[in-house]
Amino acid sequence: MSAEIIDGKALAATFRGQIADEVNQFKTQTNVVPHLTAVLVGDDPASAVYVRNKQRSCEKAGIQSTLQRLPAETSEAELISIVESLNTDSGVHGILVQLPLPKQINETAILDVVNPLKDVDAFHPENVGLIVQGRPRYLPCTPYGIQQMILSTKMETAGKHAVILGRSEIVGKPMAMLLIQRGQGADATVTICHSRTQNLNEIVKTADIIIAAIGKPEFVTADMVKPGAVVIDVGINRVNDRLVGDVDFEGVKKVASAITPVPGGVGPMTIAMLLKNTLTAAGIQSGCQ
Ligand SMILES: Nc1nc2c(c(=O)[nH]1)N[C@@H](CN(C=O)c1ccc(C(=O)N[C@@H](CCC(=O)O)C(=O)O)cc1)CN2
Ligand SMILES: [Mg+2]
Repeated sequence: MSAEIIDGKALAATFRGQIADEVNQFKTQTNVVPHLTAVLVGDDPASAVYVRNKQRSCEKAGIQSTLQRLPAETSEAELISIVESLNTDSGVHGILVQLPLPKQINETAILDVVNPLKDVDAFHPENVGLIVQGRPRYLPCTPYGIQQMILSTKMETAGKHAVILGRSEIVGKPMAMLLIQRGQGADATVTICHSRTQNLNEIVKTADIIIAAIGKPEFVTADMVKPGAVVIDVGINRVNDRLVGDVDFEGVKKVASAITPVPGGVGPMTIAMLLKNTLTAAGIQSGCQ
């Protein structure tokens, strides 16, 4: 058996096209141009690439995008003050603070300050709470994109066992919340595994859906995967100048029914979902939702 390769690049292009049409319609109806401001602190080259791709995708979809680039030495107080001024700028609908932030800045302190209505990453505790309660304002971009990828496989998720590797605030925890909600692409039974989990391999082996987000290159191997499982790889690891995920793609694709590649899997979907959230944010702030 060789798994279906879930082409995140192609799926993201389809979503971006749909969102561009919705943006066009929104502009005609409201005369409002959705506007995202990204805040990038420091010189992390990967972050710079991601932010550039976000900006390009916005522009192609008809969303205005602005970048606030700040030096690596920026203090927490300075960053808070910049976020606060974006909060009150009525011309800005979405605020995105690119993570990770430099060491001297407490990420939580910054994310807590973002106006929840403009929080297109869905990292603010108010938005996290709404997700937990099953009445989301915004869905976090990576888990949202992953859910769309699972839906694209047409696999029935209801009652299936989804095992998430990693308990991060960006992927692991919100992913679990999305998969246990009622509805399409959800209704799953979810286990989160992490660095202290015992018998991790045995647990993963029982999964119908595996979501690997632990940042360990090629950690999930074929012997850990139940035949026919859907395998989603969130990892982006650079090993000897090669980009690999958290899944041993070549081995696992022989066992899984569907698998995402790295690159070209989850990453492009993360960006597509950001566009969706920015349009939603413009709608909310223009009184259209
Ligand atoms: N404020 C945020 N910070 C971070 C997020 C986020 O959603 N919001 N997620 C990640 C980084 N990220 C988006 O910001 C992101 C990572 C990777 C990709 C992507 O398309 N990756 C390519 C590979 C690119 C490469 O060569 O590195 C792929 O997988 O095909 C998009 C977005 C942490 N920070
Ligand atoms: Mg973790």
